[in-house]
Amino acid sequence: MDAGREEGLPTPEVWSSFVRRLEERYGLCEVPRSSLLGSCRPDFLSHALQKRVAFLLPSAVLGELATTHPIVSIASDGESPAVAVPGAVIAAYVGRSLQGPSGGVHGGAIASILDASIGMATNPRSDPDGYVTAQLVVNYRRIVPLGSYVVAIAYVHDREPARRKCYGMSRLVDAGALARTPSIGFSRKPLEAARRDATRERLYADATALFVRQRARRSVGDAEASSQVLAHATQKIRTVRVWNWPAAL
Ligand SMILES: CCCCCCCC/C=C\CCCCCCCC(=O)SCCNC(=O)CCNC(=O)[C@H](O)C(C)(C)COP(=O)(O)OP(=O)(O)OC[C@H]1O[C@@H](n2cnc3c(N)ncnc32)[C@H](O)[C@@H]1OP(=O)(O)O
Repeated sequence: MDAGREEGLPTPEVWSSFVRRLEERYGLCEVPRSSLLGSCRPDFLSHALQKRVAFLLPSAVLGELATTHPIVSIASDGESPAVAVPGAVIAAYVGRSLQGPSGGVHGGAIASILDASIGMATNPRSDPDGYVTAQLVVNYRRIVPLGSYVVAIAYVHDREPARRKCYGMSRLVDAGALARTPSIGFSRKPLEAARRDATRERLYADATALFVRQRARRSVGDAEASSQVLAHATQKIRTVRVWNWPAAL
């Protein structure tokens, strides 16, 4: 079946207005598909998720990259305090092609979204010599109904650079209400609203991960430049303590 014709798949217009709401709510910017970030690697999640997937990073990170790589566009998030901005968010529409044995969304697809979101928070510039997943622990809390809008909100909570380690976490929550809301209404303090609303969001799954920086570094100029950008960009992501993280973790 042509994935694009799946019944109920959001139209591009509905999808893009959903993404704009997420940007405003979490103080992030979508990584443009045509940008350096997006074109560096095969966009495997987009294919798996029928193109209804968005990758969002803090605007401070994208701003930094835009200075060195002007093809990345920026949309400022204005007054949002950087410390409250998640390291990365992946938004996705999960349709029938991702059905698992439970009748809901396949656990592997869920793990993939969570993994990629923590990977982006850890490693905001797609870099083949950067941090890779060494361990991923996923807790599946509820079946994700097919045809849901979901967001994975990822944070880095600890870095041990000397040991090449970085620890992160992500929560996969229902974003259906946000997708359906006609107007946002919290433009003044979007992050406050996000924090408050998080207590009401339906939690589908959460994950913790250890990312380890690969030993081998390329010595060509390109790799050197990209690791400088990475170093700069990651400085911009502050290590945050997560609000409303499940007590069990
Ligand atoms: C997506 C579209 C994007 C669109 C554009 C938007 C922008 C996006 C920007 C960016 C997105 C990025 C998104 C990526 C997300 C996905 C990432 C993946 O799925 S990666 C593939 C799966 N992972 C592998 O294939 C790793 C395979 N494993 C390895 O390569 C090695 O095992 C490695 C590097 C993990 C470790 O090997 P060693 O030999 O280099 O390091 P040693 O010395 O063994 O370990 C270093 C420390 O880490 C601990 N460690 C290593 N592995 C561990 C483990 N499994 N569990 C616990 N600790 C472990 C060790 O105990 C050690 O710690 P002590 O120094 O002793 O404290």
